Amino acid sequence: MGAFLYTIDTNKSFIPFLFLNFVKMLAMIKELDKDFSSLNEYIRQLDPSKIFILVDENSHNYCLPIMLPNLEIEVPFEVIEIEAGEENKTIETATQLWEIFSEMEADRKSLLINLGGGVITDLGGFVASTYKRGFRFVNVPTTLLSMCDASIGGKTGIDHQYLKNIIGTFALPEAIFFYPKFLETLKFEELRSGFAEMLKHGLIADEKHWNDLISIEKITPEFIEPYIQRSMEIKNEVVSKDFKEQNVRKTLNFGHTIGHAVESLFLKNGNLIPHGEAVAMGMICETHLALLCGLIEVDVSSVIISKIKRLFPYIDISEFKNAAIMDLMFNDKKNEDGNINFSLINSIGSCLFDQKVNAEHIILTLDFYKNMGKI
Ligand SMILES: NC(=O)c1ccc[n+]([C@@H]2O[C@H](COP(=O)([O-])OP(=O)(O)OC[C@H]3O[C@@H](n4cnc5c(N)ncnc54)[C@H](O)[C@@H]3O)[C@@H](O)[C@H]2O)c1
Ligand SMILES: O=C(O)C(=O)C[C@@H](O)[C@H](O)[C@H](O)COP(=O)(O)O
Ligand SMILES: [Zn+2]
Repeated sequence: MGAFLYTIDTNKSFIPFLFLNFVKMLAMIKELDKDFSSLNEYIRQLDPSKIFILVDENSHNYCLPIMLPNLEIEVPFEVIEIEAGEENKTIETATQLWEIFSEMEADRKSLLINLGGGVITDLGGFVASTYKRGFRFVNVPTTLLSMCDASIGGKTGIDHQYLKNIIGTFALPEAIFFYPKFLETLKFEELRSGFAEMLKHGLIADEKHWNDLISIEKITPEFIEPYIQRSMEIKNEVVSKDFKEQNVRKTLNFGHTIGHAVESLFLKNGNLIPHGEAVAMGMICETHLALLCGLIEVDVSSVIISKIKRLFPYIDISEFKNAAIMDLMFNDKKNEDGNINFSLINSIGSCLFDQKVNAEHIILTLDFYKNMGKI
């Protein structure tokens, strides 16, 4: 696998978006040198007073030793490590980080480098965007999921009372640096989790991308790498049109209305599942829901469901009552006026948002998924 480093310079490229020129923004995705010289150059331009590098135990072990020897930092820097895992994307960890910033005298000219998966980029973005009302941060994603999805688009946040990302900000990183070589140490389950978000990108926006992805021989960094950039582009394009999720950005949440509810229940009972597995399960359910709503034909839903089923493990949700799953859906951030708003595909490569669905169809969908486990 080649060692490429890509960057999306969101800060510079975001201004054109305000004038709806997202094509220009896409041109900012470029291939960089493997010696991290572009990151060094970027940091020099930002001229920070102090640098913090946020890692979890795994990005510390596997990724920091690759990045650190290449960094040419002339200002004081601190590495801050947190425990790995979604259960640490909490207000308690955020508080500890704010306290560390305070002890280390972080100021508005400081820079946080988030080196890790989606937990690190979500949490790091959140603490940086709130401390002293915000200082700058750069994302260096180290999982497939964070490369293709979490590091892009400026949604930051933490979970609270087991509700996913319920507290957070919209805050763009100064830049995002992609280094696919980091994927070589990732566990298969984590790679597959990121693959779910890539499939989502195909389903909502690009039939060819979906077809390419479902045709790969196996889920390995080598086979996935050619398609990473397309997923990054889709995410970037959608966010460019609707940063604050007033309309089309809601399509990026396909699979998440049910997926997040189920992920929350597992978070609560301490039996965590990877985010992408919850999204894969959510996409099966929400595809079935689209069928029940008459948005897609049965042949389309069957193809999608069978492909996702083949690639992802079945999530046993039999212990969760439908009412408990639905209750959690009422916390979904896409909801308005007490209604659950779904994002539902109306063909492969196209997605509608703000879809109101009758409660009976949601129950039928959850039963459909529960029954799948009995076959
Ligand atoms: N902000 C967004 O737009 C957005 C989008 C999608 C998902 N998310 C969030 O992202 C999170 C999921 O992200 P994730 O799947 O990256 O989870 P994660 O950050 O927990 O990483 C998964 C596991 O991989 C380990 N890891 C990270 N890099 C590694 C490497 N190079 N080699 C070996 N191990 C490594 C981590 O320590 C962790 O154990 C969820 O909290 C989800 O809600 C946010
Ligand atoms: O960027 C977005 O917008 C997304 O919906 C991407 C999702 O994959 C991601 O899981 C996101 O964090 C979900 O956002 P939320 O607002 O439902 O918490
Ligand atoms: Zn997601």
